Amino acid sequence: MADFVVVGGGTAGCVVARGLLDRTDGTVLLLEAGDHDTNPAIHDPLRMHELWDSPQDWGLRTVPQRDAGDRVLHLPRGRVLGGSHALNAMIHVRGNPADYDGWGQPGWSWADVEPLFRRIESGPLRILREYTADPVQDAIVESAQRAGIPYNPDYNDGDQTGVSHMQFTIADNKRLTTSRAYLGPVLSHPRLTVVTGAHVRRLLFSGTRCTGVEWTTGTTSHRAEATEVILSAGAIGSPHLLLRSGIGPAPDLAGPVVADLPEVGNNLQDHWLVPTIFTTDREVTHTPGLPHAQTHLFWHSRPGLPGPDLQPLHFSVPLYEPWMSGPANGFSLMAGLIRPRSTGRVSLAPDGGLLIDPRVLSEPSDVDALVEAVALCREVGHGLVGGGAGEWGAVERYPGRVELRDYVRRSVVTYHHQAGTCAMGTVVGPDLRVHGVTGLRVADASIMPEVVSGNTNTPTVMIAEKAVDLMTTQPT
Ligand SMILES: Cc1cc2nc3c(=O)[nH]c(=O)nc-3n(C[C@H](O)[C@H](O)[C@H](O)COP(=O)(O)OP(=O)(O)OC[C@H]3O[C@@H](n4cnc5c(N)ncnc54)[C@H](O)[C@@H]3O)c2cc1C
Repeated sequence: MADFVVVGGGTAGCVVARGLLDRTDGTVLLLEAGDHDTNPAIHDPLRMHELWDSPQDWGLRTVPQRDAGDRVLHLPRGRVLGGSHALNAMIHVRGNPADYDGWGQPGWSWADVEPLFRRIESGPLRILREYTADPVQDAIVESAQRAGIPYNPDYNDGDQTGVSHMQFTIADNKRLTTSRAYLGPVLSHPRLTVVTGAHVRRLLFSGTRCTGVEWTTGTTSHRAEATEVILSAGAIGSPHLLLRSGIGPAPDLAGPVVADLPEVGNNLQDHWLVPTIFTTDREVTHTPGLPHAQTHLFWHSRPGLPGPDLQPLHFSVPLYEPWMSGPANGFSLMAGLIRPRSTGRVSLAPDGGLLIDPRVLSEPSDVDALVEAVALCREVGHGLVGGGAGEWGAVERYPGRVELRDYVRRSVVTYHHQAGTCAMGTVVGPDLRVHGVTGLRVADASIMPEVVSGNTNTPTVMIAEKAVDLMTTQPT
């Protein structure tokens, strides 16, 4: 019997486990389906592309996307201690203050959560702000400024708008995951048990009280009882486990209904990218210890929006989709949409597996915004074609002369920011307790009622920090 069972050792789970050790007297059992983070490609920021479809990636696929050329999209998700933080691009973004105010949840306004971001940044998760970027990145920043976009030295200070050098969760040229930063120092703590290779299959209930979990390692089945279970299996994994355990829309559940919660798995939100790709005459060189994306800009697709809805990000490599081809030397300006209107759903397949349907671009306004984002990226990229910075000798390879709405649908890919499937308000309360049951909370990206405007890792760390605050001030 453990006091706390944490399901999933990803971005959030490692923070929750550490916080419970530091701030309670309880025992903590952390169950992670993946292994320890021993793959060297995890730690070298330049090698993140090697991790997709590796053993550390769940390798999730969507159902065919009707509004994106019927394509099946790859959704990489970390299956390793550190979770998706072990696979991600390490970009540190707090989100827009209006995001948190817009959630409308007591205790989660910007004024409430801003101190947590400061706690994170001055605590285990050191932030890399000062570095020498790849030369092509500085040329892109200059070109954006010539296009009328102001330089913003700190997009995390409340005003996101402008072009910026990114801030990173990198320390000593190595990726700094929550596993390294929070969990690593306490791995041999006498009150902590970490089990890797532990695939949690379902939650156990006595009536509506969650009493523990069942998991498998290989073909062996195990159970553990707990006073409180914390689900941190991510925006796909957490709703999947709830659905498998009798919590969700009653008509869709295979077994006994524990709680009829129609919104479990609904409200799947993500951000979206469309590549614009330039090749260059001049060799693009890479700074060791940094990822290929080092600068980005927050901007508006049209006037009158309350905050930026676009976040193009700039890679010092051409990121060709499988159907594209071209030389290896160049750069990509990935047109990013961060206020999408399309929402989708995670649901149970008949065999208990997963159906992931983000319904990308099902709202035409998302296509409109991405067309604007592509136009902006082309304008910035063309600044490296001729004139002042012309020594780059840039050539636009994609999209080239094609119909842009069609190109957007053919080439859109995930920006990896799935959220919203166990949303605060409909599935969990502001205390993160699952409605209709006791002894069970969710703490990960799935609880965002609306995905934040920007990258989701640090906001997920904030959610985990807040979860620990809630568990220590309002215990079960
Ligand atoms: C390729 C990529 C690039 C990204 N780039 C950035 C970026 O640069 N900056 C940024 O801010 N965000 C980025 N993100 C998004 C960010 O990493 C995620 O939003 C964040 O990691 C989500 O944290 P989480 O705790 O909700 O889920 P995760 O970190 O995914 O953790 C879930 C954990 O639960 C485990 N798990 C799931 N199901 C089970 C089960 N049944 N049993 C046991 N364990 C289970 C998983 O293996 C995993 O370890 C990126 C994501 C990806 C994939």
